[in-house]
Amino acid sequence: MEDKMEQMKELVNRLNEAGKAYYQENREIMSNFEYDALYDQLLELEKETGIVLSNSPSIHVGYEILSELPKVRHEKPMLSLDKTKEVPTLKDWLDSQDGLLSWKLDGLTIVLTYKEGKLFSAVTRGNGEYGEVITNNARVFKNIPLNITYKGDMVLRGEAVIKYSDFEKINAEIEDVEAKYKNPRNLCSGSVRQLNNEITANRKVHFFAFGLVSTAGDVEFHNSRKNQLLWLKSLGFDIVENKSVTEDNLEETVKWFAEHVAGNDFPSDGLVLTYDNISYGISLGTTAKFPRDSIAFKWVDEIRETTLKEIEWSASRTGLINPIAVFDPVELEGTTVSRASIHNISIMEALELGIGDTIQVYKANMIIPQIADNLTRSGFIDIPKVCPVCLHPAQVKQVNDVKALFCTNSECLAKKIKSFTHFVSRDAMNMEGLSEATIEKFIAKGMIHELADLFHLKKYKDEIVTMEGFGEKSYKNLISSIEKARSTTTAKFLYSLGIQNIGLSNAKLICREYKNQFNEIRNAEKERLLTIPGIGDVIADAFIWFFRNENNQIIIDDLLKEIQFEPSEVAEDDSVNLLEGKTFVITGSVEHYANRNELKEVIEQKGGKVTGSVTAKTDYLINNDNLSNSTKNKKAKELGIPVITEEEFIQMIQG
Ligand SMILES: NC(=O)c1ccc[n+]([C@@H]2O[C@H](COP(=O)([O-])OP(=O)(O)OC[C@H]3O[C@@H](n4cnc5c(N)ncnc54)[C@H](O)[C@@H]3O)[C@@H](O)[C@H]2O)c1
Ligand SMILES: [Zn+2]
Repeated sequence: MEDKMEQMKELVNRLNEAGKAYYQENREIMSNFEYDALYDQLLELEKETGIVLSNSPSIHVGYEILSELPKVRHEKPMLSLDKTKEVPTLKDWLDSQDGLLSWKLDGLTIVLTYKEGKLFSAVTRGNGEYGEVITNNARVFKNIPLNITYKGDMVLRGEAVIKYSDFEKINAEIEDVEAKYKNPRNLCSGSVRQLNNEITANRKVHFFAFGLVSTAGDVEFHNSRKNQLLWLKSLGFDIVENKSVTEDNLEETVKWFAEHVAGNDFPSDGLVLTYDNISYGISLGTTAKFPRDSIAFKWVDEIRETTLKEIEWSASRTGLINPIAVFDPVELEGTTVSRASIHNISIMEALELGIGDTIQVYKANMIIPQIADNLTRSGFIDIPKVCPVCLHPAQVKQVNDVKALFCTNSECLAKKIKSFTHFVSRDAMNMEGLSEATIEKFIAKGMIHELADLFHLKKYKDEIVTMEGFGEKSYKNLISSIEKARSTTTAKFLYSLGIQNIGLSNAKLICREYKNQFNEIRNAEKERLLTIPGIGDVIADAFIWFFRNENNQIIIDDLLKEIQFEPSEVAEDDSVNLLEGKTFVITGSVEHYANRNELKEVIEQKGGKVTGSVTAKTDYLINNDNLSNSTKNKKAKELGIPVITEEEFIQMIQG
């Protein structure tokens, strides 16, 4: 008995530690697979002993919430769901009732309240009693109606989720190993539970309603959950995909879902069965943790044993090199699988992997191949001493809890190709006609070494037009899109540099804080960076480190010679009266502004004055042609008034 108490205490501690990481920090310190196995062990012990420790996760929902978001108490407690993996249990549970079977979506549960036809609040489940208010974030979900035709008070529940396809793209942008998310659920939770709704907006969060909690009582649902969902749909909500079931067709309907899970772009970790009869369901009441009107069905993970053949090391743009397990092919959930990401070296070490080991593999949520366990644990993987791409030394670095491998060579080809590809991508400098393959060829032929070289590809015209897949026309298109890219915004430029964790939305936030003054941005100080929502210690340090790096400084200086920031953006910065008391005269044609008038407006917006002729009171003459012999130029020379080009003027106002 004492033994069992000790075991229970240990299990509770381990599960709570994992729950804390999972619910509070959107992190996983163990796989769901391991968590569920330990949880089942705990349930078993609780049943045997008849004792439930007061802090047992079996009687608590979620975890105590500790975030900067405001909290509110739920009108009705938000519970978890009892689970089974057995279809017969599901059938017994349904008995002769009509049921509704739907995907159990794997994201973040949200309660929405509407008042007078408008979205009034959005709150997370939290610890079931208190949730976090995330109304502003919900407003930028992809598919939530902000206004509905129903005007009474209404409360509904649903799941916020991120598609697998979006997850891949978004996670790829997050370069910091520690900040990377293992699955769409954690990414979704991290995207919704934070203070900055611009981040939420970029993370493409979708909401699917799965239950109506209350209305003003003036809508007739004929006591049916299905009717409630259809009504929500008619108001403009996307509802979770569901099917009506009875005990007769339950088994085949479960099968239908099982066959369709792989084609589902939205992550789900099972199914939910609910009684269609509303009053019957409510009459059953709840346990401390579960409502009795619904039950979750979890897939029995198909687990296969196989042999680990090798570890492949896959490099990425920031030099991070990740281990991938390659094993003898096995059939899993209907497809052949032979590779699974191990995420980082810490996980590899925890599994004590060695070549030839017998490992168990499964597909998390029936989709993502994972290693469940290593049965033989020989633990002798050589971590490469050199980068698999450039053969320069590779180095293991520890960031808090996570150990990962990095290439130390900033010239690493993989890094280079990726940094070019990123630089030219649509949200960055938007240069068309430069696929990854083309970039690789240009690098291999020595045409481009650093980013600024892209602006000098004209030099290689003869070579390029004869390259495979290129002709006169595509060459011309390429050059014209490169020329167009010379005019850009500060945020796009900052984003294009490929700094760790600086996606477009972070870049915009930083530019806003620094009023688009690139010179200030590159000399940013940590304290001020930390005042920007979404910028924490890790990001700020990486940011500052990036700009201190001498090599990066050269790259940036070279780029700044090639590009200009859009004048409109410069004009937007109305905070500083930078040109107060200064008088300008403009002559000759302008290139960066649409016309002289636009340039005049910018000067005036910044507190300066523009006059028509050069006098002793003139501070600057703006003229792109230094050798011009116009009367204005002559006069300026006579009076010793500086003649500056448009470019120099732009530099002046950009600080
Ligand atoms: N890896 C870890 O360290 C770790 C830690 C803690 C929890 N977990 C995972 O979380 C699970 C337990 O989490 P839980 O209790 O928060 O939630 P749960 O997995 O038991 O799911 C219940 C929730 O699903 C939601 N839901 C989704 N689709 C629904 C639908 N169609 N109809 C009704 N409800 C729907 C509801 O909001 C409900 O509260 C564990 O089984 C484990 O997999 C993992
Ligand atoms: Zn390398």
